Amino acid sequence: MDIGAKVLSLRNVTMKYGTKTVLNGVNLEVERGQIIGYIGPNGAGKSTTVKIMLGLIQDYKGQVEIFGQDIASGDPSYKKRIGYVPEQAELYDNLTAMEYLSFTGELYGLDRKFAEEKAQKLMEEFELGHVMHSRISSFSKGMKQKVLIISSLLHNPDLLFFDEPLSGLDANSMMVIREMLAQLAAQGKTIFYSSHIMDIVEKISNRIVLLVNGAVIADGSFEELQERNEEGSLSDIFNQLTGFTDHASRAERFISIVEGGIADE
Ligand SMILES: Nc1ncnc2c1ncn2[C@@H]1O[C@H](COP(=O)(O)OP(=O)(O)OP(=O)(O)O)[C@@H](O)[C@H]1O
Repeated sequence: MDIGAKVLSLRNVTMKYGTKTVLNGVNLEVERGQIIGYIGPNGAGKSTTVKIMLGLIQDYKGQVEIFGQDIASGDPSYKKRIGYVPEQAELYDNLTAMEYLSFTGELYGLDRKFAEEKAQKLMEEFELGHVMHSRISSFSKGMKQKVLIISSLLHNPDLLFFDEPLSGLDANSMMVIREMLAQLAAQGKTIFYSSHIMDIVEKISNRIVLLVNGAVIADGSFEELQERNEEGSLSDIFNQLTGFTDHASRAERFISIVEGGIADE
């Protein structure tokens, strides 16, 4: 696959829950080697888009192609080339980290021994070597997050979906992951990165896609968004494009209620 080859294509994707339209005609073309910062307010439809691409939601309208294949065609083989770090993971807490990783490795078609050796090396790199045979239930949030990241990469996928992948990680581990994502992209992997931590998205992504109310309202590099919006940081641009200007008065109201201001109503 060439650098610049199309990895992902969403055409007019629409999704409704009952009468509520959650995605309203999303169009997106993603090329190999891109790191897409996929951002938007709570409830904008980011996770829904990712779940559609993973094949977890099927009753959408429009067309989704991954690696040139329409995912509605019924052939799930594209999933073997995908890695996923969900926002809220159901880790099998009663398994040890090694059991979990060899299990997920086998699900992706890896030989068990190969999966175990690779998992061991990756856990050692992440300073989890000493706990690899401990149950996940005893792990801290950051340690669990590291297990998830390893599990998403074990089968060397070409396309990665990372949903708040750094939550709970300490500053040093964050730097390792950031650098790792940059190197993976340079090797031609494509990364779809969803997060609310704007300064990391700003640094990590080479393209930013902003979803509001189920529609893409901005799409470009950080520098392009800056030029168009005359704002400084991605966080400022986000506030401006989502029309959010009243954070101070909201905070004030919140505090006055905390302090017993309800009687003023
Ligand atoms: N299974 C469901 N049934 C009904 N509504 C749903 C369902 N899943 C999601 N929604 C609604 O779809 C909308 C988009 O949700 P989604 O999880 O995609 O948002 P998001 O952009 O990922 O938000 P966040 O940043 O908070 O994670 C929300 O209004 C949510 O309530």
